[in-house]
Amino acid sequence: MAEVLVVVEASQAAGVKKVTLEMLTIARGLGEVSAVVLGGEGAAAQFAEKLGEYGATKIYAGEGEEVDGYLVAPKATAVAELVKLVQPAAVLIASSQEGKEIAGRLAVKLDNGLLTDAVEVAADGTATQVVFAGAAIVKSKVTKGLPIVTIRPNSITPEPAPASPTVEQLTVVATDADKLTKVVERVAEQKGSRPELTEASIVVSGGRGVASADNFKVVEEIADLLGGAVGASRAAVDSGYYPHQFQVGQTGKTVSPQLYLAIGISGAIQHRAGMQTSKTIVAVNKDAEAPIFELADYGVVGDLNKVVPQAAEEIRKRK
Ligand SMILES: Cc1cc2nc3c(=O)[nH]c(=O)nc-3n(C[C@H](O)[C@H](O)[C@H](O)COP(=O)(O)OP(=O)(O)OC[C@H]3O[C@@H](n4cnc5c(N)ncnc54)[C@H](O)[C@@H]3O)c2cc1C
Repeated sequence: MAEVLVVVEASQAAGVKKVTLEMLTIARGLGEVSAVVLGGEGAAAQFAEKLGEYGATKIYAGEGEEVDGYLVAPKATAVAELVKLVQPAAVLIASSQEGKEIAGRLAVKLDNGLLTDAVEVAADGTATQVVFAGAAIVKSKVTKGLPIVTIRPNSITPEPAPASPTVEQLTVVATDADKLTKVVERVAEQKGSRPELTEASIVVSGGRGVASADNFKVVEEIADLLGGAVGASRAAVDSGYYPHQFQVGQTGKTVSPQLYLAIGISGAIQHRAGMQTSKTIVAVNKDAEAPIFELADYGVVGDLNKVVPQAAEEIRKRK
């Protein structure tokens, strides 16, 4: 069986990301799964157990300072060299900012087709893409080369399939073109204690109904009590209530948590596109006709400024 390369998305702090486990699950339907770890010394060893748990039978360890950073070009070069070497049946990459850049560069380097934002890939390489905010489903195939496909996070439920992967070291050599840019300064973003939005099993999102940046503390409070991440609708983001990186929806992040709380969100189709696969959806809205109630498993019609603090108080009592 031909190999399928899965370019691992992981970080030292957070470990292997959920989207990687999704890609490993999809890859098992396409061939023999090989995970490609690009990072600093010891990265492959750090992630090997998790990658094996989800079916990687081989790990290519591309380790070194060239690929241990924010520059994407050397990572694309490393994957391109590996593709030439092993001639895989397909390459799966996360539909993240970095993943899409690696995929784009890889496709150009190999003069190959590229499919982005897939939610499924069939054994023959046909990718399923959900477009127009979920209103249409498109099936596509590359017409040149092998399927290089980026997978949208939270597309499927990852399923374990334990394997004991062998580790093969890759020699990573950055080309002159890869060295045309360099990182001159790194400023680490202040990270709170909340889980990452696309990885969280509980997400509490606020919409325009929250009414101000200051009032988002109502949303944050209940998220913290539940150990969840905070999200926001585009209207809330555009109004300056919450930063853009927390936007959920068609032009924001896709989430698929066990529990999604939509607070003061009307439920526009573009918002639904980013959260409709959540297991349980709870909505709080003062308008009983709000479209979010068509989707919600549980709904509370009421003023969020009363309902949410009361719910928070109940949760606090039961803790
Ligand atoms: C191309 C395109 C892409 C888009 N991408 C996205 C996207 O990624 N994500 C996204 O979210 N949107 C997106 N949108 C915007 C989308 O169409 C909606 O405008 C947006 O989702 C509305 O956000 P909202 O529900 O917070 O605001 P509104 O639609 O204004 O709804 C606010 C809700 O809060 C309720 N409310 C008000 N006050 C209270 C209160 N005190 N207590 C309880 N409820 C209250 C109201 O009844 C109302 O239902 C996109 C639009 C376009 C055209």
